[in-house]
Amino acid sequence: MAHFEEVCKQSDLHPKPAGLVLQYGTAGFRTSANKLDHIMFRMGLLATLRSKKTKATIGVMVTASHNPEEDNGVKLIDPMGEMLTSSWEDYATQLANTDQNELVKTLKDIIEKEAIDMSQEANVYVGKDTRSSSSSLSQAVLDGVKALGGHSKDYGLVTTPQMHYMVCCQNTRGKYGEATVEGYYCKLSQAFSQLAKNASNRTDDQKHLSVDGANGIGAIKVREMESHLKNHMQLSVFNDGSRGKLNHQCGADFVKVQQTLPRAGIKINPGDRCCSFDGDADRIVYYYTDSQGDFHLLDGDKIATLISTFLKELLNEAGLDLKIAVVQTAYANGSSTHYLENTMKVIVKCTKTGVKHLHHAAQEFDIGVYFEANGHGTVLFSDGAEEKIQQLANDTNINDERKKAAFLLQNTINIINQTVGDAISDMLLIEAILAIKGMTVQQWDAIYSDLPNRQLKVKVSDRRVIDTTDSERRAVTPAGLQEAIDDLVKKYEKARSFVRPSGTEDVVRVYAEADTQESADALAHEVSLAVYGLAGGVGDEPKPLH
Ligand SMILES: CC(=O)N[C@H]1[C@@H](OP(=O)(O)O)O[C@H](CO)[C@@H](O)[C@@H]1O
Ligand SMILES: [Mg+2]
Repeated sequence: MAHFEEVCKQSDLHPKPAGLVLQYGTAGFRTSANKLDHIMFRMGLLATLRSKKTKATIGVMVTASHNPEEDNGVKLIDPMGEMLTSSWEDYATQLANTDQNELVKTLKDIIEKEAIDMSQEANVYVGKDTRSSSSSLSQAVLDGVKALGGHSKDYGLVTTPQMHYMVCCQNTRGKYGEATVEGYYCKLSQAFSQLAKNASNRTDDQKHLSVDGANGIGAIKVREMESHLKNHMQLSVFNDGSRGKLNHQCGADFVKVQQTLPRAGIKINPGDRCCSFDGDADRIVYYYTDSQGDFHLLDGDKIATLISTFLKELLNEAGLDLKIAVVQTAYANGSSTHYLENTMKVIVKCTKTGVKHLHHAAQEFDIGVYFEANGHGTVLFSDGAEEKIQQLANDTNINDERKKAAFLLQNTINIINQTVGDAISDMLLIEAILAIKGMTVQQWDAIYSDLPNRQLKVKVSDRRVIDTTDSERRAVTPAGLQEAIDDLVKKYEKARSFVRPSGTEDVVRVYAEADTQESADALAHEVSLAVYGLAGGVGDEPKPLH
C-alpha cells in the first residue's frame, strides 16, 4: 500500500541513531532530546495505528515533565484520556528499537496481530511542553501521523493533563467538556465559582496564593486561567519562564525531594500559602514557612487527606452511601496511612509506583482518591456514583443540608480532571476546599504530622538485579538485601525503609522514614550502603548526609 512507501520515505528523514535502544517506561520514552526524533516519528505511526484499532482519537504529549530542559519525552493517551494500555507499551518499544529497514515489517506485524483495519480513519491529537526541543519533536510526531494517512490536530503548547482532557472530551462527544483549551478553562472555572459561593467572606489575603510554575507550561496556563477566575482568586506566579530555566532549583519535584523552598525565583513571607507545579503541570505540592522560618511541606499525602476528608463529610451530609478509598504507593508517609486508616477510617490501598497503577486501583471504588507522595493524583468517580449524586442534586424533596451537599459534590466532580493528575485542577479543588472549610494552610498541615523521611539514589551497574514484591515494599533479590534492610530498620523507632529500581532514571531509589530526621537520614544512608554492597554499586560509596 502507498502508505508504507510514504512511511519508508519519511522515516529516512527521521533516522534512528545506530545502536540506540530505548524502552517505553513508567512515563513513556524519556531521554536527552537529541536522541528522540525517530522515536517521535514512530510514535506518530503507533498513535495512528492505535486510533484505527480503537476507532477513537488518540493523544500524544511531548514532554519530559520534571526532568531537565535538555531532556524530552513522549507518551500516548488512550481514548478515555487514560495512559496507553500496557499491552501496547511493548509495541511502542518494538517500534522504537527496530532498524530503519525493518520498520515497515514491524508495523505490518502489529497490524496483523491486532487485526487493524487500515481503511479505518485515524485521528491523533498532539501537544507539547515549553522545552526548546519540543517544537521540532512534535513536528516529527505529526509527520508520523501524516505518513500513515492519519488526521492530526496540533494543540501546540498545553499541559499534559489538558491533553488528556482533550482526548476524553473528543471521544465522549463533548459529554466531558469541550475539547478546547478555552473549554477546559470554562468547565473548571465555572465549577470553582459555584464552590466558592459557599465560602463566606474571604479576605484578599485568604484568596491569595503564590504559584511556582517551574518555568514551564503550567505558569503560562495558570495565567490564562486566572482571567476566568475573576475575583475569586489572587495569584502571584513565580518562575513563569520569563527568566529562569525549566525545573532548575524550582518546581514540585525539587521542593518535594529537597524538602525546601524553591531556591530560585520566589519571594514569600512567613505563613504565605504557596504551591509548586512540575514542568508539565501534572503534579502539585503546597508549602509555607512559619515565623521561625521553618519549611512545612504539604505533599500528595496531605492533599489526598484533605480531599478525602472533604468528600467523606459531603457524602455524610448528603446521606449517600458510596464507598470511598485512598490509593497510595510505598512512598506515602507512614503517618498519612495511619491517619487515613485509623482516624478517618477509609479504605487505603497501596500500589506500585506509577500513575497507571494507582489509576487502575482507584477505578475499583465508587470514589477513588489517588495521589503519589510527590503530588501527582486526582479523584475518580464511578458512573454509578456520578449518577447517584446527579439524582440527588435534582431531587426536589430533600432538605437543604442534603441539597447543598449534593450541589457541592456535583461541582467537585466538575472541577476535577478525572483523566489524570492535574496541577491546575488540583489547585482549584484544594483552594475551594480550604475556602469552604474556612481553613488555613497551617490548620490543614496540622491534621497529622509527617514522619521525618529521606529519599536517596544509589548508582548500580544493573538496577534490574533488584526485584520487589508487596507493592515494591520488599526486595526479593538480590539475596540478603531485604534481611539487611530489616536489621537496619530494627535499630530505629517508627522506622520503615524500602528500595526499588527507578522506572525513569538509571538509579536505585532508597526511601527511609523514622521518628527523627537524624534517624531517617542515618537509616537511608545505611540502606544505601547495603544496596551499594549487595546490588553492585558503582562509583563512590554513598556518603553520610551529615
Ligand atoms: C519516587 C518518585 O517520585 N517516583 C516517580 C518517578 O518514578 P520512578 O520509577 O521512581 O523513577 O517518576 C514517575 C513518572 O513521573 C512517577 O510516577 C513516580 O512517582
Ligand atoms: Mg509531570
